[in-house]
Parts: sequence; structure tokens; C-alpha cells
Amino acid sequence: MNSFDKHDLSGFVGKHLIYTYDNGWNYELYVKNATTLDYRIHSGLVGNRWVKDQLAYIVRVGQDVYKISWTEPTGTDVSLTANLADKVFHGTIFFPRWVMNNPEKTVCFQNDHIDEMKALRDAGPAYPTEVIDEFATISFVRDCGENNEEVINCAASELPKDFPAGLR
Ligand SMILES: C=Cc1ccc(O)c(OC)c1
Repeated sequence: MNSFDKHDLSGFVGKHLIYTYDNGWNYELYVKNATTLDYRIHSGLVGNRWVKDQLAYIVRVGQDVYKISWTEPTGTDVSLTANLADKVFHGTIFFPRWVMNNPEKTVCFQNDHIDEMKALRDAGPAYPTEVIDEFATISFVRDCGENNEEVINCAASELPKDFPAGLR
């Protein structure tokens, strides 16, 4: 019945995507391998936050449609759908109340602050959760191979002014 192999993630692993949500938030994602992603936030509630080696569930739900879901040390939960054929992206983000109240506390290279993020998560308040449900338009896609540490390796504020035009 299905004309694609649900277990074949080869069309997604290694992809580097840049997309802008309809609310204006600009994000960048690198699918590092079948269970890991790196990302960088250019603008939005937590612009300039960046993260490497986030573990995630990555599944294929259509010929060119993939879904990524994870929970962060901050307690933020995320589920993303990437429709590569149509350049349509959709994100659902579940922000704990403390992130909505003090988003700046999460703006950092998270990998250097994991215990701090978990302490903030545990201090809360967690509720009421803020659900952000937004479509985005994919503006940039390239293939970077698996486990490439150079794709996301600095904060958005440290990128060249012409980014991503300078990528090749
Ligand atoms: C909260 C993290 C988060 C939220 C939305 C995204 O599109 C994303 O992409 C990597 C990450």
C-alpha cells in the first residue's frame, strides 16, 4: 500500500534547513543523524539560543515528509514536520510557563549550561504551558552529510552578515 519505506531516513539525515515561521521567527536545523539534531535560532522569543546534540525521535511519514520530536533540558517540548517536496514546515512548541516569563534565561549555547537549564526546569513554574503552533516556509536546504560539526558551530549573532549566501 505505502510506496515509501518508513524506516529509510536517508532523504532527511544530513539535511541543513533554514525556515521562517509565519509569526516571523527564523530557525535553522541540522539533522545530524537518525537520532540527533543541532539547531540555531536567529530570531523570535529565544533568538540567539543554540543547541548541539539534542536527541530526538525522527520518523518518515510520507515520501518527502519527516517528523522530529524531543524534550529539552529546559522542559520545552517540540514536534516538527518537514515536508521537503513542498517546502512546507510546521512546528508545535510547548513552552513551560517559566520560559514564557523569562525567555532570556534560555538564550545561550545550551550545551555549556545543561545543569542550569535542568534546575530552571525543575524550579518552574511549568504550567500553564504555552503552545506555539505555526507553519513555516523553508527558504534554504542543503546536504551536509552525517555528524558534521561545522554546520552549526556558533551563535546566530556570530555569523557573517551575508549568511546563508556565503555557504557553499
Ligand atoms: C524550542 C526549540 C525549537 C523550536 C522550533 C523549532 O523549529 C526548532 O527547530 C530546531 C527548535
